Amino acid sequence: MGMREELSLDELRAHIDTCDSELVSLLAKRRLLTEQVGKIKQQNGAPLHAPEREAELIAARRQQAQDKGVNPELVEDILRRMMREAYENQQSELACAAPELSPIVIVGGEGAMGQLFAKQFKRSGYDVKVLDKAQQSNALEILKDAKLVLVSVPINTLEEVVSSLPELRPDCILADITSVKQKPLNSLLQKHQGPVIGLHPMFGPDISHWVKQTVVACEGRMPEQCQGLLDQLKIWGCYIAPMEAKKHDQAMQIIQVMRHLTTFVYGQFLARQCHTLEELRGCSSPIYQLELMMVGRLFAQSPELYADIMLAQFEDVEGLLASYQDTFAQTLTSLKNQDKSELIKGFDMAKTYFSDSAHSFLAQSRGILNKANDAKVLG
Ligand SMILES: O=C(O)C(=O)C[C@]1(C(=O)O)C=C[C@@H](O)C=C1
Repeated sequence: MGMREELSLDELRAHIDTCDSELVSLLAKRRLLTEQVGKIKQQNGAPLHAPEREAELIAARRQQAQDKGVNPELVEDILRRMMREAYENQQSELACAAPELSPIVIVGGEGAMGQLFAKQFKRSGYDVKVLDKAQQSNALEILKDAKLVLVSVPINTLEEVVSSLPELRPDCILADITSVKQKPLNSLLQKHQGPVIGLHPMFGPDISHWVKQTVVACEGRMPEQCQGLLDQLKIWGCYIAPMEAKKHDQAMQIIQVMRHLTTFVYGQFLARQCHTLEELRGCSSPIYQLELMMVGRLFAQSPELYADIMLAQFEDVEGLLASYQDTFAQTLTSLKNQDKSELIKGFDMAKTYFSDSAHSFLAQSRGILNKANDAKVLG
C-alpha cells in the first residue's frame, strides 16, 4: 500500500472519481436487470415485493462486506436504496390481478388520492374512468358498466356523494378510501346491495411507490367478490391489514388525530415565536431537523382537508384530547414544582409502554436521523 503515501491529494481524488464512476455504471447495469425482472413479474402476475429474495441478498452482501472490512450497515443501506429504486422503476408497467374489475370508476378522481389510484390502475392495464365535479352531467353514462367504483372524496362529502350515485350493476364492487371507516362503510352498504369493501390506505398521495405500504381493509359485504381488488393491491406491493371498522376508527383516533393535532398545534406555536425557521434549522440536531420536517410537511398540504378531517372526528376524540391536555398540564405542574420524582414516574410509565421497542426504535431511528442530517442545507 505504498500508493497511499506517494499519491497526491489530487491523484487520490481522481481515483475516488474513478471508483464512484464505476459505481454509477454498476447502478445503470443493475437498473437494466431489475427492469427486466419487472417485465417478467408483470407477465407472471408476481408481486413487486419479494421479501425473501431481499432478505437473502442483504444477508449475502452483508457477509461479503464483513469479509472485506466494509461496514455491513453501509452495504445494507445502499442495497435498500437500490431496491427502492427498483420498486420505482418496475412500477411503470404492472401486472393485472383482476381484469374483471374493468371498467373502474374513481369518484373524486381528480383529487390527489384519486389520481394516485387512477394512475396505478392504469399501469396495471385497467380501463379507468374519472368521475369528478367536471364530469357530473355525464355520471350515468360513466357509471353504467362500472365493475369497481372507488370513492375517493373528502370525508365530509362522502355521505352525500355516495347517496347521490345512481344504481350500480349488482356485481359492481363499491369501495372507498376514507380515513375513517364505520360511517363511510355504512353509507356504501346502504347505497349498494352488491360487494362492498372499505379501504384505508395508510399513506398519502406523495408516495414514490406502493411497496410495503399498508392498506387497512374493512369487510363490508361479499368479501370473496372483493378479493381481486385486494390481490391487485398485493401485486403493487401493498400489505393488507384486515380490520374491523370500529377497531380501525379507534386506533385511528389515536394515531391520526393525535398526530394531526400535536403537529397542528406545534406548527402554530412555532409561528408565534420570535425565531425564524432558518435560525432554528441553523442550530438544530438531526432529531429536531426531522421533527421540523414532519411538522412542516403538514402545512404543505390542504388546509381544507386537514380542517375537515379534524372537525369530522372531533366529537369522537374529545375525550382523548382532554386526556392529552391533562397529561400536558400535569407535566407542567411537575416542572413548576421542581418535582423530579414525578417527572421520573411519568418517564417510567411511558418507558414501560414502549418496553423493548424503545431500544429497537433507538437503533432504527439512527439511520433515519443520519438521513435527516444528510438532508440539512448549510451555508
Ligand atoms: O429480485 C426481484 O424480484 C427484484 O425485483 C429485484 C429486487 C432488487 O432490487 O434486488 C427488487 C425488488 C424485490 O423486492 C427484490 C429484489
